[in-house]
Amino acid sequence: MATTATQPAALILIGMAGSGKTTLMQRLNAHLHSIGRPPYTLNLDPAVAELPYTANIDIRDTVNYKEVMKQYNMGPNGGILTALNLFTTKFDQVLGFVEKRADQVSHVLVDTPGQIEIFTWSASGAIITEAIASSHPTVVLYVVDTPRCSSPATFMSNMLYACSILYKTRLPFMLVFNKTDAQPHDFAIEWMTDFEAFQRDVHQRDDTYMASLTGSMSLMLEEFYNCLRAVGVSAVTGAGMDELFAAVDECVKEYETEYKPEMERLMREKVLSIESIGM
Ligand SMILES: Nc1nc2c(ncn2[C@@H]2O[C@H](COP(=O)(O)OP(=O)(O)OP(=O)(O)O)[C@@H](O)[C@H]2O)c(=O)[nH]1
Repeated sequence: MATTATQPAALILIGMAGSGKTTLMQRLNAHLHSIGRPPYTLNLDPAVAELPYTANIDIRDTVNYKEVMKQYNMGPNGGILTALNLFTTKFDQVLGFVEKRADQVSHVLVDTPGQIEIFTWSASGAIITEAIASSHPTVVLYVVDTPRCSSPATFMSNMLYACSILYKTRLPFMLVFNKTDAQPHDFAIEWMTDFEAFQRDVHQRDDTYMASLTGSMSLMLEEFYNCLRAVGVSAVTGAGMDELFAAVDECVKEYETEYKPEMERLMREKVLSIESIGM
């Protein structure tokens, strides 16, 4: 299973609100326990009402986002972002706890806030992601609500979002089409691999400016699709878990051969430039 000699692989679950991140966390956790490879679980969503799994580290134990809202006179999104910012100041301690258990766990599973932009476009989200990726083979699992993506325009906007996260983090990345019990994800794979099939479906359903915009943007995404892994799962039934972990293993190899050498090169450059300033 996917670990380096010393460190367990970290899986960061990111996705639109309601895509099924928390349910998938529960499923991944249950699956790994069932094969005798328990993971370490982190919940970074301060606003989740109930967790269907036991988190080893839960942001809600450190900060109460409703109190933050009151104290700083903020709305819910401001409260969640500030709670995440406050938690980030202690993230070195969190990594310390993970390190202590590193030899006993197979993976580190990370659940992120429902409001996707709070994690993906905040300084805190970037700091947390980079801190994890500097010490663990790290993979982004972009969770997609498959039934809600069956219209080409919705599919396209979700893929553009995924693409922006891939290029921002540069981490090994996989699309996880969730809820395949409600709708199989074959249409999505066809749209990603057959440009003409996507164009046909765009124009069959809609012939407005939106359709031509969607069609043109799909051209841009061809390269993105080519370098991506995509799996279909159901967090509810557990279908697709073996494919998901096989893809995670591939991503871990990519981390070792591409992300890590580049990260180390950048760190060496930084050290050199600091040393040259000091001289
Ligand atoms: N049919 C089906 N429903 C699912 C599946 N996974 C999640 N759901 C449902 O989708 C809804 C949202 O699931 P959550 O796990 O709360 O999604 P989330 O992405 O964590 O939600 P936020 O934290 O609000 O962003 C719930 O009603 C789940 O029961 C699945 O595989 N199949």
